[in-house]
Amino acid sequence: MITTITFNPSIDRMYRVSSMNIGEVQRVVSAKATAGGKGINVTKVCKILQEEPLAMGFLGGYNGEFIKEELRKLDIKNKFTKINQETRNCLNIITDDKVSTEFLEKGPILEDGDLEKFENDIKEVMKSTKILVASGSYCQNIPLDYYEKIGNLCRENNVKFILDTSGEALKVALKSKPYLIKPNTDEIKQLLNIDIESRDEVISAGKKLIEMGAENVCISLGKDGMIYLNAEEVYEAKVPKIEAVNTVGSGDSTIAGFSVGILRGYEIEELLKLSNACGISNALNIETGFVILEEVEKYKDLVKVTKLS
Ligand SMILES: Nc1ncnc2c1ncn2[C@@H]1O[C@H](COP(=O)(O)OP(=O)(O)OP(=O)(O)O)[C@@H](O)[C@H]1O
Ligand SMILES: O=P(O)(O)OC[C@@]1(O)O[C@H](CO)[C@@H](O)[C@@H]1O
Repeated sequence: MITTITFNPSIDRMYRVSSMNIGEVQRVVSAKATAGGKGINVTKVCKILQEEPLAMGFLGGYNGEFIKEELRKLDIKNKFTKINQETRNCLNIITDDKVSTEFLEKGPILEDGDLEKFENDIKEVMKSTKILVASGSYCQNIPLDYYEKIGNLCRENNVKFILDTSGEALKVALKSKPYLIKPNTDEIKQLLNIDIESRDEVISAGKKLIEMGAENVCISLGKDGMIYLNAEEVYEAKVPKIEAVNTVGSGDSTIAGFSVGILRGYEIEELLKLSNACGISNALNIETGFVILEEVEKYKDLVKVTKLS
């Protein structure tokens, strides 16, 4: 089974406006609220890919109830730890020229006992988990090394750990040798404090992350596809040109593609085709963390995978 952890879920609120004029009244053309946060997006896409994932993390207040209800409608299994503070909102404003501007709240503060409750549940769930995906920011006052702790738990239980987070939390977690990480170039620049201009620089940065502990690294490059590498091999995936409408959640959809492909035992080429096709399908749809199965099938054949070394 694929289990996902979202420590900081959100109601993702999307506003479509014709243009963004700071300091002026804006009339919203259409609005949509969905259950979000990176790990929840991964879960939704795994479900569309016809797996039966389990979603875990923290939920609280009215927003937490909303997310539970959305997951119920999608028939997604979940085992969230209930907390007292309100789950956050994240706002994505999309203008007619398809430019996204995101406002991400910090999220709730945990109280005594919340982490312990979560820990008891995750230990129980490990027994039936093959792949554990942990994605996104921490909500407030989670210890910086908590992803490392989850990574170690995965190792002890022979569970493949896929981690999609950034900054210091990622740096520390590399010590637990995650099976796969998926930074984008901005996240790598920030993490390694370097500039990246060329493909060779992307590959060198990926190699550095392997030296720091990751087993496999996928560096997602938006419309330029991705570079995927481990200690032995380097691959490039090129994607076709598309009319993207909302790329928020494409990274999460990519992770869903990886999780499902790894669970099904796909070879690297097929794995990269599936994960990129999921990112593409998400970008073609206005909803965040959403893909269409037929679209994924179509784009899988249009992704070009090359072994570079
Ligand atoms: N404009 C685009 N055209 C084609 N494919 C895209 C586009 N944007 C994203 N993708 C696909 O989705 C994958 C992930 O996208 P991206 O690199 O933007 O992830 P990300 O930065 O982690 O996104 P987010 O954090 O918003 O979920 C890419 O590797 C690619 O396969
Ligand atoms: O604050 P985080 O956890 O880093 O990111 C949160 C978020 O931007 O990520 C998803 C898109 O990837 C959205 O569902 C959500 O709003």
